[in-house]
Amino acid sequence: MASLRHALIRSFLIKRGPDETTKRLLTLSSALNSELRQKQIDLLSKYPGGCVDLEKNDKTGIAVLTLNNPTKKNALTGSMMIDFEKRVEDLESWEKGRGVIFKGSGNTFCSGADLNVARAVGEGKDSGHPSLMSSFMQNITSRFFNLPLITVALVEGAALGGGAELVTCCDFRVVSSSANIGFVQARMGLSPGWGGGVRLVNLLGRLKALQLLSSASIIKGFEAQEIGLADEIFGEFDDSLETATSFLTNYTKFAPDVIKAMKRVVINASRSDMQSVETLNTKETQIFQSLCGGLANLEALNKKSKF
Ligand SMILES: C[C@@H](C(=O)O)C(=O)SCCNC(=O)CCNC(=O)[C@H](O)C(C)(C)COP(=O)(O)OP(=O)(O)OC[C@H]1O[C@@H](n2cnc3c(N)ncnc32)[C@H](O)[C@@H]1OP(=O)(O)O
Repeated sequence: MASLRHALIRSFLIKRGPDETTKRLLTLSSALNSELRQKQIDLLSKYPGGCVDLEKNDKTGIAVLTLNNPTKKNALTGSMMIDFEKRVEDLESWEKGRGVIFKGSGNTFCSGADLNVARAVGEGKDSGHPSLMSSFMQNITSRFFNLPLITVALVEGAALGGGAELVTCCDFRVVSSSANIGFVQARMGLSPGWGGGVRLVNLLGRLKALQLLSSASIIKGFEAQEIGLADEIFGEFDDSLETATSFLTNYTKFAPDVIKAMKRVVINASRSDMQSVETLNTKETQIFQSLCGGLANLEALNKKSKF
C-alpha cells in the first residue's frame, strides 16, 4: 500500500514536478512585475517635459549623461524618469564603456522631482502613486549604481530633494565649492523615496545621514567634502566638465573589461548586496508612501517655497 502511495507521489512529481511549481511562480511574478511596470509607465508618461541625454565616446570609454530641463533647474518630470531608464539600459550594454559623468544642464545639477509631478503623485496617494514613482526611481537608481562602469556625479548649483538622492547613485562626487546640496525632503513633509536614504546611510554612516536628513540643511562643497559626500572640489573659475573628466580618468586608464571586472568585484563584496538593498528599498518606499500626499507635504507644496 505504502509503496503504491510512493509510486503515485513519484508519478505526480514527475508529471507536475517541483520545476513546474517554480515555473508557475516565476510566471506569476513576471506577470505581476509587468502589471506594475505598466502602471508606472502610464502614471509617469502623463507628465512630460525635458529629457535625459547620453553622449558616449567609444574612444575614451567615457560617457556624459545629462539631465536636461534647464527652465526648471533640471527638475525631473515623469517622461525624464522614463528617459533615464532607457539611458541606463544603453549604458548596461556598452561594451567599450569605462566610466560615466552624470550632470545637469546649465551649470546646475537637479532641483528634485518636478513639483507638478510631486503634487500629482501626492494627490494620487489613495491609488498608490507615491509607491509607483518611488519603486520606479529606486529601480533605475539601483541599476545605475550597479553599472559595471565608474560613475562620477558632477555637482554644480542645486542638488535638492530627489536631486540630492541622485548624487548618491554615483561612485564618486566632484562638487563645485558653491554647490547647494540638500536632502530637503523634511521641509517638503517627505522622506527620501528614490533609494537615496539607503545609499546615504551606506555612504556616510548612520549618524551623518541622520543629521543631513533630519535637519534638511543645505550644504556647500567644502562641507560636503568634510563629511565624505564630496571626493573633489572645484572653484568658480575651473571648467567643471574638464575637472570631472580628469578626476574620472584616474580610474578609467585600463581596458574596459578590466575596469568592469574591478567594479563587479567591489559590487560583489559590498556590504549591501542587491538583494538586501531591494528589501531595504521596499521599506523606504513604504515610509515615503506614508508621508507623500499627507498634510505636511500638501502644505509645503501649497507654500511653493524656494530653498
Ligand atoms: C519628490 C521629492 C523627493 O525628495 O523625493 C522632491 O524632490 S520634491 C522637489 C524638491 N525641490 C524643490 O522644492 C526645489 C524648489 N526650488 C528651489 O528651491 C529653487 O527654484 C532653486 C532650485 C534653488 C533655484 O533657485 P533660483 O533662484 O536659481 O531659480 P528659480 O527659483 O527662479 O527657478 C527657476 C525656475 O525653475 C522652477 N523650478 C525650480 N525647481 C523646480 C522644481 N523642483 N519643480 C518645478 N519647477 C522648479 C522655478 O519655479 C522657476 O520657474 P519660473 O521661472 O517659472 O518661476
